Amino acid sequence: MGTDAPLVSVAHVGKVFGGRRRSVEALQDVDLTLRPGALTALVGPSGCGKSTLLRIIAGLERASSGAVTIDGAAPDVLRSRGDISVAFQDPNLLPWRTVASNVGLALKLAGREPDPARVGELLRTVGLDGFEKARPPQLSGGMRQRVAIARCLVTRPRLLLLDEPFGAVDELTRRRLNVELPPLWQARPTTALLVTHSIPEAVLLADEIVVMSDRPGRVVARVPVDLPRPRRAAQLHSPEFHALVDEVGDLLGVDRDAPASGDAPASGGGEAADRAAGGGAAGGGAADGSAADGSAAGGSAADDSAAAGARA
Ligand SMILES: Nc1ncnc2c1ncn2[C@@H]1O[C@H](COP(=O)(O)OP(=O)(O)OP(=O)(O)O)[C@@H](O)[C@H]1O
Repeated sequence: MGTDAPLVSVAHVGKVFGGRRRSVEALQDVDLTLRPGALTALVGPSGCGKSTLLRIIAGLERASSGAVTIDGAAPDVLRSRGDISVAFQDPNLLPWRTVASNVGLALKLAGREPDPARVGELLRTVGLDGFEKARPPQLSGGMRQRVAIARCLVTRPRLLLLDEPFGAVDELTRRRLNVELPPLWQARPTTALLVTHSIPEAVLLADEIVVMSDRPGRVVARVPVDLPRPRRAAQLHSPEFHALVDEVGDLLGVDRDAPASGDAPASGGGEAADRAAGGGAAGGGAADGSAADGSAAGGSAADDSAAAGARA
């Protein structure tokens, strides 16, 4: 495969949930390609099928029509080898395992050799030096999310699928993660798809932004983001940044004068852009992942696999 060939091809994908009496058409004729080494952000109105599309690409959900191929193969093939990592808003860590063991488990489930050095290096990089032996309930929400990101990266996946991974962390942490984490996957170019409700976050992180329509979700625009890397929080204030935020906001029909709320963050930069990039426009969900952690307490190796299987 040449370097310009897409790693992921989504061709004419449709998805209908439910039966004949009550059905929801979530996706309709979606075409999408993900360029190797690029981060593509997926934005669109609430309920337009972003998470469904990500789950189909991950092989966690079946398309009703059309096909997804990753490097020419079905998604499950790559996922079983640990070549696809998925991060959700809920970090979904196993509370009975240490931080290091949560990260190392991803290697085991992918059939790889244990690699404590790599686990330690990743934990240092995500700022969790000294917390290797801590357990998830002892960590803050942002720290847990960083463990989840380290767990995603430990297998050196070829494809990283991120579904609002910063959606449940506080504003300051979100902004820090937005700036500090991308170099981790850019150090070894990884193809990534990020679902986000925040237009500024999409502009800050992505090489390209894919805009989806209302349900049934279709791709209505692709916006290249040519801002230089590495990107810094200071770029949130540049005219180029604001122009892109406005362009994507216009495509989504966001009213520039409306305050940031719900799923459609206000564009136009300045304080509103800062707030949105910091998480102000994120979707709902458990604020700290404690529900998932707590409910799984007292688990076993079998629970480990089940929980990790459910995770990705
Ligand atoms: N398992 C399911 N069974 C039935 N309907 C579903 C299922 N999963 C998703 N849907 C429906 O499919 C549509 C798309 O949902 P999806 O979660 O993919 O949207 P989204 O764009 O990610 O939403 P949001 O931005 O609010 O997170 C919604 O109408 C949702 O109710």
